[in-house]
Order: sequence, then C-alpha cells, then structure tokens
Amino acid sequence: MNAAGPLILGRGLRLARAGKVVVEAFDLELHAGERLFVLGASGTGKTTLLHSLLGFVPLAGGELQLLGRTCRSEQDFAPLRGPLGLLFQDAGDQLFGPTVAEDAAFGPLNRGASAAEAREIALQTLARIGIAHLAERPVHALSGGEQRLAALAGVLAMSPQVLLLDEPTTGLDEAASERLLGVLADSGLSMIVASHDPACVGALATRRITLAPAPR
Ligand SMILES: Nc1ncnc2c1ncn2[C@@H]1O[C@H](COP(=O)(O)OP(=O)(O)OP(=O)(O)O)[C@@H](O)[C@H]1O
Repeated sequence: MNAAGPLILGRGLRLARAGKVVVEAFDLELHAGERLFVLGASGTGKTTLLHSLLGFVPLAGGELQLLGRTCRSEQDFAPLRGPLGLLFQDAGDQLFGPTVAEDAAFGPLNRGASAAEAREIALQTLARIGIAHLAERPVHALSGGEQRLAALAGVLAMSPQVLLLDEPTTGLDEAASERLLGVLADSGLSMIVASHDPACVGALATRRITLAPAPR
C-alpha cells in the first residue's frame, strides 16, 4: 500500500479551535524514514496539527491523505489509530491501566492477540524502553517521566507505521530522555514530532518546519 507516495500529505490545511482559526493554509508531507519536527512558539497549533492527523480535531479546510487514503470523516480516521501512533503531550491522558503491563497489552489485545501474546508483546516493549521493572506498577503510581515512557510503550506495542510525538521528552530527566531518544532513533519509524527541546531536535530531526501564528 502506498509504496511510492508520502505517508502523510496535507494540502491547504485549516484548523480551528473553539471557532478560532489556529492553522491556516498549511502544507505537510511526511515521507518514509523522515523524522519531521514541527517547531513554533507556544500556541501556534503544534498539538492541534498532530491531533488533526488522527481526526480528533476536524479539518476546517484543506485535504488530508494518510497512508494513501483520503481522510475526512471519523470512518476514515478510526482504522488509522494504531498504524498512526500518537504520544500525547500529557501522558496521563492515554494511560488506562490498571498496571503498566496491562496498559501496554491493551492495544494488541484489542487487535485480536490472545491474552498471553498481548502480555508478551507488552513485556518486550517495556524491556525495549528500559522500564521492565515497572510492569506490575499501577499507572497512577508513576512519576511524570515514567508515565511518558509507559505511554510510549502502549503506542509502540501497536507496531505503528508512523509515530506522532507531542513534546516526547518533557518531564524526563537527562538519562531517561537519552534512553527515549535512543529508542525512537533505533525504531527506524517515520515520525512527526512537536518539540521545544533542542536536545530532542538535535538528536532526531531529519527535517524541520515551523508553524507561524495564524493571521488575525
Ligand atoms: N481544547 C481547546 N479549546 C479551545 N482552544 C484550544 C483548545 N486547545 C488549544 N486551544 C487553543 O488553540 C491554540 C493552539 O494550541 P495548541 O495546543 O495546538 O498549540 P501548541 O503549539 O501545541 O502549544 P504549546 O507549544 O504550548 O504546546 C492556542 O491558542 C490554544 O489556546
């Protein structure tokens, strides 16, 4: 599927929040192997853009193709949540638990893996990220940085084709941040990353685009 074309292609995107246009006439392309960074001051719409790629913020204008399919309605976006894996800015928004291992197993279970297979995928993913020791910890008993790594495990356990990462290193200390950046680089996955962290940009970015404030 979509062997030659971009993984993500947006043309003339317009995005609004609470009736106010935030992103206007924005073009976006992500090609296989790229790690595209979306830069821009606070409030310029980086999170809004990432959420629009999963259909959480509806398009107010423009055209969007994801993995070769034109996406307009919920029906178009729903099957792509998984192939496109979003790490939320606030990791607490995507951890449901009860434990870290059960949370990471949820996606594979939902996609038809057996309970044993899903647990194995979850445990392997936790080990890959360096948080195997947190497997049986309740998700509400994690530090902010641990929550972020646990949330990433849940995303990676779905074997995504594209990662959408919203400020992935926020809340991590230097060691955890380096481990996360290493996992992301080693994943070989194409990704769009919103980040203010120069270390994150420097370590991963293959291309950068900047969101400008929408004209008033
Ligand atoms: N749920 C919401 N309802 C109404 N307005 C919102 C909502 N979420 C964001 N906004 C507004 O939309 C604009 C873009 O916000 P967004 O979070 O996308 O920016 P950002 O570039 O990701 O910011 P930051 O770098 O601070 O995370 C801001 O003006 C923000 O106040």
